[in-house]
Amino acid sequence: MKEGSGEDQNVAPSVYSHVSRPGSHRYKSAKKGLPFNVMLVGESGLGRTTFVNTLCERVVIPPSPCGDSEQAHIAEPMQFKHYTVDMEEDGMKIVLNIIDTPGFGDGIDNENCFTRIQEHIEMQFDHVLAEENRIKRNTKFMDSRIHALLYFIAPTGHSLREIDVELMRRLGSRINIIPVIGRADSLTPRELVLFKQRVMNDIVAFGIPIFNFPDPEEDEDEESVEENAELRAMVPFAVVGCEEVINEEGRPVRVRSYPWGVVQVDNDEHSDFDRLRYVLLNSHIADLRDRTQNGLYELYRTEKLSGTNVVSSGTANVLPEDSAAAPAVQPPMVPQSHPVAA
Ligand SMILES: Nc1nc2c(ncn2[C@@H]2O[C@H](COP(=O)(O)OP(=O)(O)OP(=O)(O)O)[C@@H](O)[C@H]2O)c(=O)[nH]1
Repeated sequence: MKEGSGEDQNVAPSVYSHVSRPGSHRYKSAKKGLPFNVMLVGESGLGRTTFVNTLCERVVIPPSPCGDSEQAHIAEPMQFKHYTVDMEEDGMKIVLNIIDTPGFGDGIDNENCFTRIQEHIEMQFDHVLAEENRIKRNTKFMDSRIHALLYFIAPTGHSLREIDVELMRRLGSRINIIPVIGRADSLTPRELVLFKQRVMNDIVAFGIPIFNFPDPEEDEDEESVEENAELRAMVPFAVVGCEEVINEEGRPVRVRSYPWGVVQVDNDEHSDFDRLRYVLLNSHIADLRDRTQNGLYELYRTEKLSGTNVVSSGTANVLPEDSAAAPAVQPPMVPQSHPVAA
């Protein structure tokens, strides 16, 4: 399903045309564009829509219309909305497939949302599994496995809520979860530091297997090791999104304006947005894809073929390099399959 596409829209010059960081992706040869599938989950009002539009530098998801106030108490069921955007990052084409989940967490009992998201993620694995088992391969097969889930945490300043813990704990062995604090400018810098610590304490205490920027393989350079350590210290990413662009010394700068000043979305001192954008579209796109294919999918495949389902039994496996600190259950030895070309 292709709900929206940014392909034909007028695009202003990218605010990233000047940005260059060390390290880059490994897929420069992908001519048609490297598919990268990202799911966004979080309650309404945490800035998912604005985040996507900021990330893509265009209106991909139109803002939700103001509903009938008399019907406002009726929670709409969660939906899966798909958007496809052609991006170019550091000379490389990326076909960014976004799966948004408006309506998540709006009810009192969100069990149905958890189950549906899990089923949606596993369904994409099932498609690949079925394709691998075909005698004659479909050359046009589209791999729809989801490479990352951005989970939006409310900027409460307190700690994780039950809904956050439950969702991330259930899905961490199926998808690369990257926790983000939405509307992070609602907190002062000091509050943000403390909130990040509390969130990470909860992640450790509840054994939540998030994507934790694991140390790279031995042959990787020191720079990557340092970069990953820096990123680990940054999780959860504090993001700020905006639609306003001002001109500063001839350069477009994206800001949220307040009577007391501006928050610059792409300024590392104001928000982690730019680091997260770079992680997703550049430095870690390969890692997220590789781990989905060779770690998470292989684990699912093993479970499926051996008839075990550790997620629903509540003792989810996590991959060894995961877990902020979870006392990880070691995964079974994973037989190598014949992955479908991504
Ligand atoms: N302060 C602040 N407000 C934000 C930020 N991002 C979005 N907003 C505002 O928060 C409101 C909700 O933003 P959305 O992006 O629509 O949030 P959503 O999570 O997509 O919510 P739904 O559209 O209801 O599903 C809007 O008024 C945005 O302008 C942010 O980073 N900081």
